[in-house]
Amino acid sequence: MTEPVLQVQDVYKMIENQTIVQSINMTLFPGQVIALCGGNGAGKSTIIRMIVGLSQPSKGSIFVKGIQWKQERERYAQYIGYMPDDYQFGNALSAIETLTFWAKLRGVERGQILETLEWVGLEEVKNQPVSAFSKGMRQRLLFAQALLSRPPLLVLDEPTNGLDPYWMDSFVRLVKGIKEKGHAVLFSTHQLHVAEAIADRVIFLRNGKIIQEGTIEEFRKRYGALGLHAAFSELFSGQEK
Ligand SMILES: Nc1ncnc2c1ncn2[C@@H]1O[C@H](COP(=O)(O)OP(=O)(O)OP(=O)(O)O)[C@@H](O)[C@H]1O
Repeated sequence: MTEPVLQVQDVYKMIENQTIVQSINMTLFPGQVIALCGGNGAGKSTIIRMIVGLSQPSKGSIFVKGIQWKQERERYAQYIGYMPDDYQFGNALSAIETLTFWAKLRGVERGQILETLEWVGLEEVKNQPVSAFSKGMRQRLLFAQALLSRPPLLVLDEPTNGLDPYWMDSFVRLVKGIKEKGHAVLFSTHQLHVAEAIADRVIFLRNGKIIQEGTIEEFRKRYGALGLHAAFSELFSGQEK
């Protein structure tokens, strides 16, 4: 049987006596894509930060390819490509210099840097300083950074934030290609049409809890043809989004 890439088992995060997320369970297999959806403050980034090892669960366990962060930090980190929702680039560097820096840290060869720049459409501007980049271009560079080492697990925090419709479609195509190659992807989004286009499973969170989850097909059966949009309207009606 195929081993899961990611297992999140009954995870809680408490900060200063406040429960931020609770009872989170999820399993992600190679070639699978999971979307985390929910309104602002639902707990998406908190879960993501625990999965990538930037913070530790107060309770419960997280395994990436069968190991926990506290067991083998370096190997754990090598399994993950992480795109944070906010990152300040060193502005003086060009796109290619930025990726070369990360590539050295991860032992990635130059050919792969150029291929990645091409994938995210930054090939032609690779020598321009990142300070001259738009928000969407920075997002694509951040995505490129996560893809660089072709890790088995990609964890992307709001990856399409700031992308125009053209790059949103390119992102969808790229993730489909990555998935076909057997990489697993977990991403958070407010854009339900992106989740609908690429996710095998969608998890809706509210106040740090999973309130509904399933495949796109299951959401269509439960909520009708409008699927996730109808689910969102129903689950969050009267709530702050
Ligand atoms: N270090 C912290 N100390 C106190 N509260 C925190 C901390 N980190 C997160 N929170 C709170 O936990 C909740 C979940 O935050 P989180 O950033 O995970 O939500 P999110 O779903 O990613 O939201 P958004 O879609 O707005 O990015 C929020 O109410 C937030 O204020």
